[in-house]
Amino acid sequence: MAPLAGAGAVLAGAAAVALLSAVLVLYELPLDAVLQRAFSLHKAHSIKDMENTLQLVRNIIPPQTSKKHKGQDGRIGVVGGCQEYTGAPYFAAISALKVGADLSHVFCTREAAPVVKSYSPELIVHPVLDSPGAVHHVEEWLPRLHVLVVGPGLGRDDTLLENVKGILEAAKARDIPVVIDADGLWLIAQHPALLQGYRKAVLTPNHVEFNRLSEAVLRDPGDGSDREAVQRLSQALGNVTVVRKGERDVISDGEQVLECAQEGSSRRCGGQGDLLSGALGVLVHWALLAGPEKTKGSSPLLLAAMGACSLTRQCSHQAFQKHGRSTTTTDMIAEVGPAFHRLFET
Ligand SMILES: NC(=O)C1=CN([C@@H]2O[C@H](COP(=O)(O)OP(=O)(O)OC[C@H]3O[C@@H](n4cnc5c(N)ncnc54)[C@H](OP(=O)(O)O)[C@@H]3O)[C@@H](O)[C@H]2O)[C@@H](O)CC1
Ligand SMILES: Nc1ncnc2c1ncn2[C@@H]1O[C@H](COP(=O)(O)OP(=O)(O)OP(=O)(O)O)[C@@H](O)[C@H]1O
Ligand SMILES: [Mg+2]
Repeated sequence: MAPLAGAGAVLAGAAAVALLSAVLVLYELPLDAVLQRAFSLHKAHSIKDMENTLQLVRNIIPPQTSKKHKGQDGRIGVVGGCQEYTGAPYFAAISALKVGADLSHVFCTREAAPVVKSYSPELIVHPVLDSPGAVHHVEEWLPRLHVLVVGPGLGRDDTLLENVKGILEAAKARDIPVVIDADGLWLIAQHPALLQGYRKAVLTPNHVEFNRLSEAVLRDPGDGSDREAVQRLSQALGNVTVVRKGERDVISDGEQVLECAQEGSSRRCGGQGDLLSGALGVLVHWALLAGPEKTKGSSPLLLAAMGACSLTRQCSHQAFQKHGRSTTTTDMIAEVGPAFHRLFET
């Protein structure tokens, strides 16, 4: 079936090109030139969009003054970390701090906690996620948190996922923004209703996670462009913001579609998505706090997403220039400060 469908697509494509060529011959235009112009126009357009959006991202960054107290620039909670995966919640939580949050909490399983703590004295670590009182414990902290990042290193244990369902319901009840990544997206693919219509949610799927979500949420994921696919998923989820990571990151709130093509690197080591989700947590808080004067009518979550994607890719680019093939996510985290300065403060 698949080869036949593939052959059909090739024939249809060839027929379309032949038809276009015939029309162009009539008007004496070379096909190559027309296609090249169409693609470079699209490229130039999206680069301009990206620059305009980055200008708005600069607007949402809170000024650093001596009048603020600890916590004002962001108290972020990361829900994730189990026996197998301790790096992912660490990467997300430390990235949030390095971007500029004041406090970063990790809610993980009992076994993961001492490991995550030992990576960094800067993180506040709660060994609660596999306990019967997990939801209650996190709920007690929610009034003191600005954003939850749910999923890095969570794993797929049923008991943990059940607890995370309760945590998500509690966050929604308090109107707390949530960034959902990794195994958090696995949970949403099983229970899309959990986030249906929650406008303070951002999903950050990679290629595989995006396909899984689309299969689960859309009866017919279709075969349109990446942009259409992301927009359709967002719409089907009730305008939840979706960030599809990849060679270019595609971002949509169901109404607008943006692309981030910031130069990154060809290094694909694990953990880069975790950096992105932690950075996004902080930027979501800042964007929602900034208000319409600063965001000039743009969706705060789209701005936050564009900021986090650009920053992650810039970190990757800078780290790769120094370390080449041996670049790891730890090297990228060391670049968060300089990359942020370069993108948003110069
Ligand atoms: N240091 C740590 O603690 C880290 C922990 N992490 C944590 O791991 C957990 C599982 O997360 P995950 O992303 O590994 O997902 P999962 O569904 O098992 O997919 C894996 C398979 O999917 C494929 N694949 C992936 N991307 C693709 C692409 N772009 N294009 C095409 N294929 C692609 C690829 O398949 P393959 O190439 O082997 O066929 C790959 O093997 C989660 O909790 C996460 O947070 C990570 O954050 C990393 C750092
Ligand atoms: N082919 C690519 N070319 C350039 N950048 C890419 C490419 N694929 C992903 N990225 C970038 O890498 C970062 C992480 O995306 P990726 O798809 O690796 O996430 P992930 O699989 O969730 O990562 P993690 O290993 O943390 O789970 C994003 O900033 C994304 O823009
Ligand atoms: Mg990931």
